[in-house]
Amino acid sequence: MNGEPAIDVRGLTKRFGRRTVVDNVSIQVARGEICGFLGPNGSGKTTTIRMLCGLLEPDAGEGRCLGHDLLRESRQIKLRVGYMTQRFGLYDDLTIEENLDFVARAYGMPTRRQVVDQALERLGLAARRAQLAGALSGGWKQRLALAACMLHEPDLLLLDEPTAGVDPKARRDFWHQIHTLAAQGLTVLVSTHYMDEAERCHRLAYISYGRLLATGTAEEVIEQAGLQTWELRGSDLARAAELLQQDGRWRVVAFGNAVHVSAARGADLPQWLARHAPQAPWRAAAVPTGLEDVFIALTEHAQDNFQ
Ligand SMILES: Nc1ncnc2c1ncn2[C@@H]1O[C@H](COP(=O)(O)OP(=O)(O)OP(=O)(O)O)[C@@H](O)[C@H]1O
Repeated sequence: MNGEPAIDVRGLTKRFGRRTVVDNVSIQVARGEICGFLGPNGSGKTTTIRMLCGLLEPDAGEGRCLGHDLLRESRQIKLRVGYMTQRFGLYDDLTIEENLDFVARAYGMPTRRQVVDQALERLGLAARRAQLAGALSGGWKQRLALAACMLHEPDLLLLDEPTAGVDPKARRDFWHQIHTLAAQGLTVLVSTHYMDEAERCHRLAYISYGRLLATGTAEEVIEQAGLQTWELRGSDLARAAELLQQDGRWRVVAFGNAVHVSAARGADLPQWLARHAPQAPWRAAAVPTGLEDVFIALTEHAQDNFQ
C-alpha cells in the first residue's frame, strides 16, 4: 500500500431506523499515525469504528482501509485489523492462556502454540497462564485484550475506549506500548474521553451527533476553534458561572478552584465583568485555550444546531 493512508474514507453514513447516527464522516489516517477519536457518549464513535473494520456495512460512503475497498473487501480488512472492543471482549471463565489460544485458533494460525507462548512472555504473564481471565485487575485485563488483538500482527489497531476505568499508571504504560507499536509502523485509531490521552495522539478527530466537527493535530484543532479563554478566580464562582451562562456567548467549565470561560475571539471578559458585575470578587486572566475548552464549545454548539 506504500504511501497510501491506512484509513481513507469519505462520506461514511449509518442510519439505525430513522436516526442517522454517523453522518457523512470522512477520515484519513496515515500509516504509523495515532489518531484520537473523541466525542461525547453516543456520538457515533463505535459505529464508525465498526464500519472501518468491516463489521458494519455503511448506508453510504466509500473508501479504503489498508489499501482494501471498504465495501467490497471487508474480509481482507478484517484479517489485517486488530479491534479492541469497549468492554472486555475475552472470556472471564477461560484462563489467560486459553483466551489467547482461542483467538489464535480463530485466525487459523499454524504456529499457534509458539505465538501464544511468545505473547505470554511479552505480557509477563507466563507464570500466571492458568489463571482465569476474570480474576485479573482492570489494567491486566486491558493488557491481555491488547495482546489478544495483536496476536495476528495487524497493520491497523482500532481501540474503542481501551483505558476506561483503568488507573493512571496502567494508562501510562498502555500509551507507552501504543507509541512503541506506532513507531514500528502500526496505525492506531483510538477512541477516548480523556484529554491527556487526546494530547498523546498525533492527530485528532472530534465527532458529535454523528458529525465530524474537527480534525487535525491538537494545535490545529485548538487554532481552528477560534476561541479565547480566561481563568476566573475568586470567591462564589458558582454565581459567576450562573451569571455568565445567562449570556449565550460564554462557555464555562469548572477547573479545580477556578472556572475557565471561553468565547469566540473578539469577546472581552474583563470588560463584560466590569459592566455586568462591577462589585464582584472575580479576577479574569487570559490563559491558553485547551482541548477540553474547545471540545465543550464544539459540543454545545452542535447541540444548539441539533435542537
Ligand atoms: N445496533 C444499533 N441499533 C440501534 N441504535 C444503535 C445501534 N448501535 C448504536 N446505536 C445508537 O447509535 C448512537 C451512536 O452510538 P455509538 O455507540 O456509535 O456512540 P459512541 O460515540 O461510541 O458512544 P460512547 O462514547 O458512549 O461509547 C447511539 O445513540 C446508540 O444508541
